[in-house]
Amino acid sequence: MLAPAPTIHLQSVEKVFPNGVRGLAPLDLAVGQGELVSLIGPSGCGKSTLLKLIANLHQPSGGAVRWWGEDFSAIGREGRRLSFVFQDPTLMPWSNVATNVRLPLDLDGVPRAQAEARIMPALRQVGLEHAAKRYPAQLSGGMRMRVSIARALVTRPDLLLMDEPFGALDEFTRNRLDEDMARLCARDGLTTIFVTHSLYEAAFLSSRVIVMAADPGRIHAEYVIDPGMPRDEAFRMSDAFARICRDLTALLSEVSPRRAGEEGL
Ligand SMILES: Nc1ncnc2c1ncn2[C@@H]1O[C@H](COP(=O)(O)OP(=O)(O)OP(=O)(O)O)[C@@H](O)[C@H]1O
Repeated sequence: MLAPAPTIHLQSVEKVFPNGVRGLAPLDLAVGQGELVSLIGPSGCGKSTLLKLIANLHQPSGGAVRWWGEDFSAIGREGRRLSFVFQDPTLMPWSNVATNVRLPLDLDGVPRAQAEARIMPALRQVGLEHAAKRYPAQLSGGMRMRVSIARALVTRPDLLLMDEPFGALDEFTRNRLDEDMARLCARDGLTTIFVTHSLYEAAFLSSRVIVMAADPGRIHAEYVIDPGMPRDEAFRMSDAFARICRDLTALLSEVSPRRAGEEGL
């Protein structure tokens, strides 16, 4: 029997922008069902460009992206849904939490009763069922990000793309959200690709970390982490976590711009 196609498969994908900037050199990457893959690397190494290619928000200049072994027209079919979470939660300030979460279902033309029935389960997944009637201005930054995640989950995605979603949050809130994300992804087997500037966040969340280098953007190394490790506070304090962080620090130092000849401050 043939092995199932990876959820995402990039084959010799490169990106040259219209102004001639080479965002990504040709690279290959396959992400399998249920993986939580983080992209880390110095500023400008092409993390967001890679994520946008996977989201079909950018078109490759060369090579091909396949979603579940097919082209982008497969997206939206049963078992092939994709959701994007950005750093800015971009909530509608004039609508309450429930209406904000319902938005993608409204845009998809899901009948109102059916859509309403999916709001509370999505809010429950992010621990916000008590806040359905509140307005964005009445929420903390962490709560607004949880609403944004609930809005991504309400479509029941098969692939979640997250671009530095917790980068603007304080460390305590970020750690809590990381723990929730890890639990959610493990429980639902949700395939996730996660861009972060924090190696600690990548170490905590991921089953695989892709370390990227700049000029031009490319994959420098891949680091696999046992997905079976419980991602909780105890893991954060463990020797295993410290070792993973040390290894990732070493890999990042190999691609640090100063190593490549840049002057410090
Ligand atoms: N629309 C665009 N037009 C031209 N160049 C672009 C465009 N978008 C990105 N780039 C360039 O492509 C390269 C990769 O950018 P990208 O934003 O993907 O990097 P990044 O790793 O996500 O950076 P950061 O960590 O700072 O967010 C950079 O040199 C950037 O200046």
